[in-house]
Amino acid sequence: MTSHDALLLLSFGGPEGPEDVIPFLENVTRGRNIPRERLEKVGEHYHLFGGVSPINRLCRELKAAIEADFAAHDVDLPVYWGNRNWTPYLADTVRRMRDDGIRRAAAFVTSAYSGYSTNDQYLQDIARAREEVPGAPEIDKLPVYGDRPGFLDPFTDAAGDALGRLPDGARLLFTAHSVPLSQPNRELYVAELEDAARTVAGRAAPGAPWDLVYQSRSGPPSQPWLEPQITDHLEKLAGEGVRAVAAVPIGFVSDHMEVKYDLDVEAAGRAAELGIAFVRAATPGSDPRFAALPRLLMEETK
Ligand SMILES: CC1=C(CCC(=O)O)c2cc3nc(cc4[nH]c(cc5[nH]c(cc1n2)c(C)c5CCC(=O)O)c(CCC(=O)O)c4C)C(CCC(=O)O)=C3C
Ligand SMILES: [Fe+2]
Repeated sequence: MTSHDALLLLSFGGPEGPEDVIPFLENVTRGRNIPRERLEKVGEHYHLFGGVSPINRLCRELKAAIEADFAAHDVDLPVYWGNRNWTPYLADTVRRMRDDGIRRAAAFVTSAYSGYSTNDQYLQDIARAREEVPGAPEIDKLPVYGDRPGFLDPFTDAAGDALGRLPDGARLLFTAHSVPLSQPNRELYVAELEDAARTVAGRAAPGAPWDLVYQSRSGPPSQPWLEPQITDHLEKLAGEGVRAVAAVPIGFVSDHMEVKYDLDVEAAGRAAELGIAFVRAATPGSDPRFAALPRLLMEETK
């Protein structure tokens, strides 16, 4: 069915306790132009949650869901998990794969789109980890999947569910991580986000207005990033008389810190101040339809 002998789940990583927060942030921002104040602020977001990011638990759950999908479809391949910024570090996982005799793995990344942060940087992570490990297996990153039913169907259900909890006429706001305008392949990232949002909006609320907005900006103020920011956009909508918003985190695959803080605390808090009813739609997480994607993509890329 596939020429691959393993699946590698590749993710971002996150801290698992208060003492991890600063070293994690140093890993993420090494060599990047992030102001010190921004780092301190983001550290506080993690400390609000006991210094624990949900992302590693979510990866363990997704890995278990992928294993269940493999088992249900007679796919007898091991599933490994490695991160860019925290344990289990990708290079350690690649070393373990080599020691287990893996020759050629497919990599499923917890990021759905093209673009530097969402695709190219993960390719660099793979190349770097393989350089560190003599005799490393080949690793083929599976294609981006922001246009696939396994990703979009759970969001469509979630958007419908969120709208169902709000009064009629609520605005659908699709939200994604902002990136610097100068970032390579930013146009591809935006075009794929727009397509995904249009598809979900057309199914969950045919004919209704929707917007694509951005969150979690972190560079210096002098550097232009994708806009509008969700909080600014909520203000504009309030001025136009919009009283209810369903926020769909179309740029993310699970409820990690960008969702739990930047949306559920920050954007929800701003909406409350503005008198806007705010419901945040669920992410795919370990939905079985999403967990089937690695198998379906592997079947296509033999
Ligand atoms: C497009 C994109 C995604 C989506 C694709 C994907 O999922 O990969 C994403 C995901 C994530 N970003 C995450 C965390 C952070 N990102 C940062 C910084 C940055 N992100 C950027 C972009 C993205 N980021 C960029 C352009 C920067 C500036 C520095 C740089 O160019 O690298 C910083 C530094 C502090 C700050 O500035 O916020 C942190 C802590 C976590 C973990 C959350 C958790 O712990 O639960 C996740 C899933
Ligand atoms: Fe990020």
